[in-house]
Amino acid sequence: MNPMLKVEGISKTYGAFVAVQDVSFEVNTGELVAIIGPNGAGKSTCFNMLSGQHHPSAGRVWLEGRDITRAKPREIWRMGVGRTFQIAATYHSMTVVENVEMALLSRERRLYHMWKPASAFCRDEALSLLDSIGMAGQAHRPCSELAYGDIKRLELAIALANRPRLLLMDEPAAGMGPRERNELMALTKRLVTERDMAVLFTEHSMDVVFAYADRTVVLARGKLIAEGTPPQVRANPRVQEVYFGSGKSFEAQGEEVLA
Ligand SMILES: Nc1ncnc2c1ncn2[C@@H]1O[C@H](COP(=O)(O)OP(=O)(O)OP(=O)(O)O)[C@@H](O)[C@H]1O
Repeated sequence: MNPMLKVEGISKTYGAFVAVQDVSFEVNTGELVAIIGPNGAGKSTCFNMLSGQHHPSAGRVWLEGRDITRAKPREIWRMGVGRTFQIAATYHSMTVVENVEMALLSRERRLYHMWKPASAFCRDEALSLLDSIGMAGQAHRPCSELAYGDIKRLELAIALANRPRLLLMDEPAAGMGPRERNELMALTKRLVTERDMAVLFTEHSMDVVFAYADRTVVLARGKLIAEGTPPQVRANPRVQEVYFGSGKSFEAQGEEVLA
């Protein structure tokens, strides 16, 4: 069976500068995989190559056996790759349920290439999606009133509306307190199993990585230097060197920070 995502020797050069060099890894259905590395390691550049914002200078990217290396962002989205960003993008003047309805409509247009009458059609599904992330009780509140953790949960629901096979999450826990980020990551882990999908996320918080990632890919200066379960990666001398070399702590417990 094909892996959900297969990254095969991708590189990205900007002029003479090599931002990512010959990186290969795979992500399988049901997995939550973290990409970590110090600042400038190439995490965002990798993400941008997976979602079509940038094309690799070399190498290939496969989604369930289909070559998406040169596909445009919208084509990749249509094929089932969703993405959430560090800065949540919701419509503040609309209610929670209306935000999800917008996302569902966008998916319907993708499927049927035609306009379908809006709200009534999507409301039930929107409410059911909100229920699955524990936000049904807030459905009719304007987004402007939500706490930050709830906005991030809503953003997850919006990304799920397209029924992604693979969800790319850019520092999902950034800016959150310990309780909120644990809730968000536990929810994400549950959704990966329930919806038979996969998540690839970048993260600076080692607490989050150790608690929730099934596997971790470590980049440093554009190269993949280690891959494995969080304990394997943590014990890896090259990883230790990169983090201690940067003068940052590398602790499994307490208030972390890797880069
Ligand atoms: N468009 C660009 N042109 C030139 N250099 C770039 C461009 N985009 C990224 N880079 C360089 O590529 C390297 C990798 O950057 P990238 O943003 O992928 O790292 P990162 O691991 O995501 O870092 P951070 O944790 O700080 O977000 C950096 O040295 C960056 O300056």
